Amino acid sequence: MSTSTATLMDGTALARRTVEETAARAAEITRRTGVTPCLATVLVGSDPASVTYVKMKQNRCAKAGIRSKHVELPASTTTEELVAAITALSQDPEVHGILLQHPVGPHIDERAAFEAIAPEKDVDGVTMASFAAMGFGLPGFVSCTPGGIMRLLDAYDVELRGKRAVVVGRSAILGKPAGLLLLGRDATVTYCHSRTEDLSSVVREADVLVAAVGKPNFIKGADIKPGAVVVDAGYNPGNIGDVDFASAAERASLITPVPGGVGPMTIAVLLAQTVEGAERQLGL
Ligand SMILES: Nc1nc2c(c(=O)[nH]1)N[C@@H](CN(C=O)c1ccc(C(=O)N[C@@H](CCC(=O)O)C(=O)O)cc1)CN2
Repeated sequence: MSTSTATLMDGTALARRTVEETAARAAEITRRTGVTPCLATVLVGSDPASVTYVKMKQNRCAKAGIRSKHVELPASTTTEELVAAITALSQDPEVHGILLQHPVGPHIDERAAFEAIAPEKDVDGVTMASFAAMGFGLPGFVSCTPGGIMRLLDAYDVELRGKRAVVVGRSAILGKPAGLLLLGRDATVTYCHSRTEDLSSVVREADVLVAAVGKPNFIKGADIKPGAVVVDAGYNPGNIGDVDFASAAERASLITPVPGGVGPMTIAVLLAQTVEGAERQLGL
């Protein structure tokens, strides 16, 4: 029998409030300028999960009064063709934010494609310029999932200063930036990855654990420090997180569910940053 003592960090509710605030800001932009903020979504191929995520983003945009412009390219698209399509969006004055759905096919140089996004339109926080700004603690757009994680931690008053934060995963759009944002808030950050020796012993030291490894139920409750804050950023097929929720919830003080935790915040941050980008580009 499960004896869960943890409080849930409700990403669905926080995302709803964030999207409502974003919708009010978008309406104000339209009222003052006659311009509707616009997010361009770029999808290469037809991976079912990516198709779903892009549709979710477009639906949320519609709810928030953000126009979406969709560019759909075949799986056979070359790096050069993708870079050309993104460059055109970067130069389009009607587009305020650009999202290239990750992952693209293995034959494409994804970094080159991301770098074709104009920094002022990088509302997904994926360019080197955005990453550098985040690393230096300068204003700019943050990678959306890590940005959503920070908003969740703040909404639940999680103290980060001086705490031991462990990030399991080192991807460019999730693990690495999550660690930098935690470091920027004075946490003592350790990254773990596939080559980490004795992962369990490192995870057991975490006051704040961010699981971003992409392996279903990879982290078990036995490795959670009693009272830890557990953030599950896993988005594995079937909506299964990286953390074994039932056993982890018995030891954590706060925990994000999957679904309903970090995922909804990813899109909420994307929308908020799109409106912020529109405000800046329109000189508001
Ligand atoms: N360019 C990007 N690509 C990808 C990103 C990203 O931030 N930028 N993140 C992930 C996938 N992702 C958005 O693209 C994403 C994943 C999950 C969710 C989400 O809300 N999940 C829900 C469940 C969804 C469902 O019911 O099917 C949840 O966790 O509650 C949103 C966005 C990879 N690619």
